Formats: sequence, C-alpha cells, structure tokens
Amino acid sequence: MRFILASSSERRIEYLKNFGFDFEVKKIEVTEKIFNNDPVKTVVYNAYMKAYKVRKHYNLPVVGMDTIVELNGRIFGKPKDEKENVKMIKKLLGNSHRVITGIVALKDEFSIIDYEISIVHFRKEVDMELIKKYVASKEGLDKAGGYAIQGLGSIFIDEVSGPLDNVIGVPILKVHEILKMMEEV
Ligand SMILES: Cc1cn([C@H]2C[C@H](O)[C@@H](COP(=O)(O)OP(=O)(O)OP(=O)(O)O)O2)c(=O)[nH]c1=O
Repeated sequence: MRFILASSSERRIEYLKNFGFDFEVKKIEVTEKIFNNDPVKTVVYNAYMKAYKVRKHYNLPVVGMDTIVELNGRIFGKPKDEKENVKMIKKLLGNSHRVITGIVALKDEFSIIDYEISIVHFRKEVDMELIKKYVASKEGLDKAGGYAIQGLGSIFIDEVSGPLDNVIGVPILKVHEILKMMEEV
C-alpha cells in the first residue's frame, strides 16, 4: 500500500526504498519528548507527533517512527555533542540496554500504534582511546544511544537479541504488518 513517510532520516528512507516499499517522503522535524521510565510512551508519542504533523495534507496513510535507547529506565536519544556521546557509550559498556522503536500510522480517523523492542549487550572493556576515536568519527551523533550497530559502532556489541532492523530504526516486519492492516480498513 502506498503511504507517506513522515521522516527526515536518509537511513530510514534508503532502507525502506531498498525493500521496494511504495512511499513519498515528507520531511518533518519535531521536538522529541522524553518520558523517563516510560520508553514505550516516549517512542509512541514522538512517532505519533511525526505522523500527526503531516497527516492533514494527505489522503494516504502517514507513517511516523521514533527510536530510543533505554538503560535501567533512563532514556538516551541522540547525544547533543561529542562529550555527551562519550558519556553515553561509557554508560552502555558492560550492560544490556533496550532499543525501542515506535511506529504510528494514521489515516483519516483511523490509527495503528505499535512498537518493537530489541536488547543489545555492550562489551565490558573498551579502551577509552578507542571510544574517543569512535566518537571523533561522528557516526554516533545522529543515532539514539550514540552508536550505530550497522557501522563502526559494531565494535561495542557483544550480543543482540531481538530484531536487528529495529536497532537501526526500521522494523520492517512491523511496517509491513501495519500497512496490511491499513489496507483492510
Ligand atoms: C541504536 C541505533 C540507532 N540508530 C538510529 C535509528 C534512528 O534513525 C536514530 C534515532 O533517531 P530518531 O529520532 O528515531 O529518527 P531520526 O531523527 O533519525 O529520523 P526521523 O526524521 O524519522 O525522526 O538512531 C541507528 O541507525 N543505529 C543504531 O545502532
């Protein structure tokens, strides 16, 4: 089903395009909110706001997504600078965190709201020099949690449980499922 993707993320756009999804992109910037200790509410709210802001211009379903990292109730979005990126990575080392993506599809009065969770375990010992080198690459700056599992950030990963596509912010199976449900309305 053809849809509108409410996103400014080249990664999301490319990934969905490569899969052959039929969509138009409407670039949108929203000020993302964080509800501490409530990661699901956080991603659903932000995904909803992305979709909501563009819905009135279209007859097609509008899809918005949001991805965050959550460690013991604390929510990590994108680091604001390299200093914060170093801090985030240091906190993630030796721990398991959750990566949660919210997906919201809106069409007329109808909405479908869902989310996906994956668990990522970071290695315990990574030399500070290497962390600084990673952060200097700037790869983590536009990523939730300050790393990219699909890129150089793979050096931090010990184990992933749950969908990997969700960690990079595009849970394809959920998107597919939601579009099918929209088709039936
Ligand atoms: C943890 C992790 C996150 N990410 C990305 C996925 C998300 O795109 C991004 C979190 O930011 P989001 O706010 O979810 O998305 P965005 O700002 O990139 O795009 P949009 O315009 O749709 O709001 O972090 C990775 O690419 N790899 C990773 O390993």
